[in-house]
Amino acid sequence: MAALLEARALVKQYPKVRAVDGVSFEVPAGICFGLLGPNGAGKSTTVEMLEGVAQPSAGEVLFRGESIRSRAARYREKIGIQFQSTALQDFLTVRENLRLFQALYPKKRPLDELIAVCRLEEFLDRDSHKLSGGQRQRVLLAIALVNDPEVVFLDEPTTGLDPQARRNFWELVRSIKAEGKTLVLTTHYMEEAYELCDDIGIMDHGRLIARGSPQRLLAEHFDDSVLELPAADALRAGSELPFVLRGDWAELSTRDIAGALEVLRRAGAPLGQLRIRPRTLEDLFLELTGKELRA
Ligand SMILES: Nc1ncnc2c1ncn2[C@@H]1O[C@H](COP(=O)(O)OP(=O)(O)OP(=O)(O)O)[C@@H](O)[C@H]1O
Repeated sequence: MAALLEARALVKQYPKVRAVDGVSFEVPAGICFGLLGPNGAGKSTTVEMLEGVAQPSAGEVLFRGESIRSRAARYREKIGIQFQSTALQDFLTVRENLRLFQALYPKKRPLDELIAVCRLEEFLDRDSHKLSGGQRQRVLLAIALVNDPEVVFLDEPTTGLDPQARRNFWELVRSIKAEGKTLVLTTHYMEEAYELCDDIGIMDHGRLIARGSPQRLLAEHFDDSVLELPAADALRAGSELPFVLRGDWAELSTRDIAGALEVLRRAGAPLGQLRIRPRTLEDLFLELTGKELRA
């Protein structure tokens, strides 16, 4: 069966920059696909081409096997885009904003359903400019769902939210996925990608450099764990262990945790604050791109 959405050899050439340089991937129906990459990697440009908002210089986007260019109006009915906050009319209430956006589409999801799915009950009659960051994101998500789309695009939906609001938003995304919708997400938070995405693509310099489920990518690239100690404590082991400094902490990647612990014990290093963690998408990102994600 054809993928629901397919990027086929997408290129976007600006006068001085090749923002996207031959990107191909498929997004099967019902999954959450995450696009990750450092600043300027070409994620937004790729997503804009997937949304039909930007035209590719070469290549094409297919929805259910057909070019979206030839059926642009129909495609717009099938997708929902979580706009940035500027899309909200500040002096309208949440309910009025939803009605305003609903009026733009022939097919509408009932307002009561939207309110329940996005948990908007508490602040439905509040002016939009009086919402907290987390509430605002929930309203923007509801607006992306007004036409009951098959594909929902979320561009860095939790940037700037506190950890609790971020987790609440993740719950919402999970419930929307459980309804069978397909999600395309960009994020700077690796934990978010790990929590929500069935499949991720990592971009750098306009190209897709890795693709797969977070778990598979980690298993493919790493067979070790990371031991972390405060830098001063790690120094006690001298140069015997190849610790790498990360701020006030030192990290050691090793397949032999027991051996490393033995060296530290013999050196008399304090182990009270020792942490051992599995490899994460942050590590993978650093290994593949040479960059910290939140540089
Ligand atoms: N309209 C434009 N005109 C010229 N260059 C552009 C335009 N839009 C983006 N670019 C350039 O294309 C490259 C990719 O940009 P893009 O916004 O797609 O990256 P990104 O991965 O989304 O980055 P970020 O995480 O910072 O949003 C960058 O070098 C950017 O400066």
